[in-house]
Amino acid sequence: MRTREQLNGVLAQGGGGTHQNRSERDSFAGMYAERLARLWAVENGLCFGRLDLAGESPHYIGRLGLSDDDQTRLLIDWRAPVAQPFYRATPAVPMGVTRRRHLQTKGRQVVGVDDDLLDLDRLTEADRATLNGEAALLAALDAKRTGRMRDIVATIQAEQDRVIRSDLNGVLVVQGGPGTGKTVVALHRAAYLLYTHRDRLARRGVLIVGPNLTFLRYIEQVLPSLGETDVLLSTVAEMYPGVTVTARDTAEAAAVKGSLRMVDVVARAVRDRQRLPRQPIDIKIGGYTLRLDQRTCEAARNRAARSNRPHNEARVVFVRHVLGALARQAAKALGRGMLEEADLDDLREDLRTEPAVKTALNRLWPYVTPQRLLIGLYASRERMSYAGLNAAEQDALYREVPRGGDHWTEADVPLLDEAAELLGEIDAGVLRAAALHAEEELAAARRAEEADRDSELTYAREVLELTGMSDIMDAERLAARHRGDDVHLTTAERAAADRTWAYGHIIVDEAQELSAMAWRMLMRKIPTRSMTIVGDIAQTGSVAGTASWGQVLDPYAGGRWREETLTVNYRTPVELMAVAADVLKLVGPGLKAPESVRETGEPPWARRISGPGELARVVGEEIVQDGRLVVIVPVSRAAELGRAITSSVPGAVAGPTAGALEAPVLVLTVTEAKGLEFDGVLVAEPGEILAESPRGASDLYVALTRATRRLGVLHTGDLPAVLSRCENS
Ligand SMILES: Nc1ncnc2c1ncn2[C@@H]1O[C@H](COP(=O)(O)OP(=O)(O)OP(=O)(O)O)[C@@H](O)[C@H]1O
Repeated sequence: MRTREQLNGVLAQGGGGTHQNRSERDSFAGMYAERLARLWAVENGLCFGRLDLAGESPHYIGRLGLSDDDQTRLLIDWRAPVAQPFYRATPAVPMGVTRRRHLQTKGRQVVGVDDDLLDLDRLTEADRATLNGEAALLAALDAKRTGRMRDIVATIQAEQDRVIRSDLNGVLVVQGGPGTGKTVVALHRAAYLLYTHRDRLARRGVLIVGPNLTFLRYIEQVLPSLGETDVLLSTVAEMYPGVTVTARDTAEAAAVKGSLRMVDVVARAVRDRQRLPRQPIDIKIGGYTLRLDQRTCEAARNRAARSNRPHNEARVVFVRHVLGALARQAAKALGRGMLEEADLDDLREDLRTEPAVKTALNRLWPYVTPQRLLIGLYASRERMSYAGLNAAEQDALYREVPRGGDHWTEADVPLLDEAAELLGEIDAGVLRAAALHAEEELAAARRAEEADRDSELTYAREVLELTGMSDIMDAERLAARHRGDDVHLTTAERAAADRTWAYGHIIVDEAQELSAMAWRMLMRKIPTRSMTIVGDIAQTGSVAGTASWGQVLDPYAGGRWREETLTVNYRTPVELMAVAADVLKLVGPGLKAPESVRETGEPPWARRISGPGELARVVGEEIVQDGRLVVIVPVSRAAELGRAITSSVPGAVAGPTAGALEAPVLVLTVTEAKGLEFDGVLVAEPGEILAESPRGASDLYVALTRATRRLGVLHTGDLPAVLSRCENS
């Protein structure tokens, strides 16, 4: 109420006043509106706990802190240090707590109470061994899934709380099996860190990296309910401003592009654009000829290299040297050997605008955008070979110069970023001129109706894209921001548009999937190395992903990273986990499945089916009342099985489309289902999932661990032996 009044008061001041008044008013309005949004978001279950402490009045714990008009604390934010015993106190180490009470509320009414007595004198042995708020936890875990992740502030467990409140500095790795709460804990950690280190983090923002868009949609509502808005959720694919990923790499291409060898390859591809001419270049100007020989070019190139600037920014050095040499030649040709410096400068400027000189310079040291560099590299075996790629790698990467825009893949993004580092910025004036030129070409091509119109159009489009119209857009927006014109953008929005943004903290979820090149890109965005990395090396599906945290982190953090392990599975019931644990042995003999906390009494089952028609029938029968069902299918069968199911099961959706999370039945591949959970899971053709990737066993393990209740396996061929624990049905 008070916040709403404050907001209304600020808005009622109207639109007048000085510029400063206006911007102050806008920022107050923004602040109150944000607070109001937070208050609305936490309305549900606002207060969920009470701590009784020896000799003190009780503390009430809630989703955020509240005081009354006299500044008396009514509710303590769950992230505040005094709330910590709510999550950590045990009968053995009670932290001054005599009783912990979990409150279940509906709207503003208390509908249930669950007490843990921590007062040692009043406890039995059995009491001492209990979980933190067992009844409240089990009630939360039994709830039907809605398609969106919920926050767990009321039932955070002690091992999770240690991760959430771990120190901001350095790299923290959270390794844990499926369902151990890695994602939900990472989100609570983001909220905790922003609360505890507000000043440092709100300015630079927190970046959360997830595996795909469906996953980001699945988790995005958790953060506002935790009271946080300064967080940017992103996938690796979205991290190069101006580039939209629409294409998919083959496994071979993704493996090559993800490997750290590409650092060298990209560097050589840039050097390839600084080649010396094989023959001297003769430049005819007016009645005389100037000659640009290899020695001059080599000297110019060495100077540019010594400047230590990236390619596009070093071009001025190269150009200046070449123009100087040409100007001296021209002076000689004009019979004026002893020119003053100033006259030489004039001559140099004249030469700069000569078309023949421009052409020569563009050949020797062209402006190159990252996009153009990669397109040119993939389209030429000669260039790929110069850059150090062998024949098989060239086969994997080869791609003609694309005609339309649909060609960038996720694995290209870290390479574009790498190239951008080595190429540097193109002068904004040059870009603008190039874009204008490209537009003229495009218009000319449109006018021309001759036979090769198509190729001209393609060329012009290419120039448009390659000269980076999008880069110009970004350059201007960025400049505006540096001038301070863009006060309304949030930290997250500013960070998203700026490739070189350095974040205050980065959280990576499903981190096992990232390639070495993606790690390199991320590390550039976090020079302080303040990171939380959560994942499970047993679930790695990507061929460019990792099987060891040390391998990923040692190059960037030396030995200075710490690891916490989560050991309890809150999602998958014991019955289903037994099957998954058999598959885990195939992934790696030393790997250990997490301990499940629930039993459902429903055994997993397997059924032989005749084909897609029967699969669709079974899916129809398995629909969970008010719950959600997923059918996990092999990639190679996704289209066919998706069609069979959506055409006969009402409400079924195939693929990770925008509305997918609301659908009662969803058909997904393992990659698409990663990180998500459902009440019921049907795995179709497990044998094919096992066989279709070198990481097939990990994929099947991921598929089997998505369910909170029911699991069925449907197969046309033989059931893989590893699933023999499933009951025939
Ligand atoms: N302390 C808790 N209280 C209530 N629910 C919890 C708790 N911890 C985890 N959960 C629930 O358990 C489920 C699994 O959590 P989460 O998705 O974060 O696991 P994960 O480790 O990321 O799994 P995966 O590796 O399979 O993606 C979620 O529904 C989450 O809300």
